[in-house]
Amino acid sequence: MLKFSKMHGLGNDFIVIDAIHQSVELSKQQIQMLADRHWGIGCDQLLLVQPAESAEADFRYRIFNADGGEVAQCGNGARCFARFVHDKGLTDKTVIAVETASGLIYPELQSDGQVRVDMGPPRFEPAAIPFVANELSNTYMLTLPSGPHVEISALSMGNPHAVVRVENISAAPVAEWGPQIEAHERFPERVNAGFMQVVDHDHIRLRVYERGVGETQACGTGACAAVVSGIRRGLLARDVQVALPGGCLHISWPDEASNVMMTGPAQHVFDGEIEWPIPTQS
Ligand SMILES: N[C@H](CCC[C@H](N)C(=O)O)C(=O)O
Repeated sequence: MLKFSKMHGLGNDFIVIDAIHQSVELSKQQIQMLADRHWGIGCDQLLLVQPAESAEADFRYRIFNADGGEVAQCGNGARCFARFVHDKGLTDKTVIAVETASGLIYPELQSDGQVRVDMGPPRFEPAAIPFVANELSNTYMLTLPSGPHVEISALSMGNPHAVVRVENISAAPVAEWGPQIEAHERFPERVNAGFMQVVDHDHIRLRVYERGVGETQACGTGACAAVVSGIRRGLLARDVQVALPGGCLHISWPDEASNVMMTGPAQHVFDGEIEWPIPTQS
């Protein structure tokens, strides 16, 4: 049997597995099955808790999208990761050094139950995103297969993000444009597509069509990317409330040389066991 916890950050939901005390080898198909909301447990992402590989970290954090693809960063997941390792007694620290494929992050469990995460610096160089562009710019024009020419910001928060500004988030073409942006040929590793409405200089509304998942209730790295892109476009202050379908995150980017700070909730839903290895569909 395989033990797991079901958790979420503002409705962006996760299967969290202690791979320190359990031997867990997951194929892409098995991850797809576990993530499936009919054949398995159901989640947006599956998170593995592993021993750290470097002396400066407490744990290693691996992230898999529902399509089975491994990715390098997940903001909502980082908050749930910290809540999990603390509440399961794997650490008594409240500031935890976590290795990810895109570098170290530092979730902090706060006394009010919120979790604050230093998400590291944004990256803008096209090659670091990766994004195909002739020059570095705050915005780019993207031609979608269905015809529209869309203005985007492109950046990395350890994972790739494209951010589109819209006037009305409720009417944003997330279902129509999201998949086209996600799979656009100029993003060789695909991309998370954010749709941002600027409500005020310190308040945005955001919906994200996530790479490897589809539209989610919330996206932590997407919130970081949207705020950073809004600041660089001269639209936002340095501390911003981000209203997502699942609730609100606080994002802060003190200056161009700083890391991005994200604060929000992390919710445990239930613990479970599943037959293992999971029978794969024949
Ligand atoms: N779909 C993302 C990974 C999860 C990001 C999101 N759940 C977050 O909270 O940051 C990607 O493929 O890069």
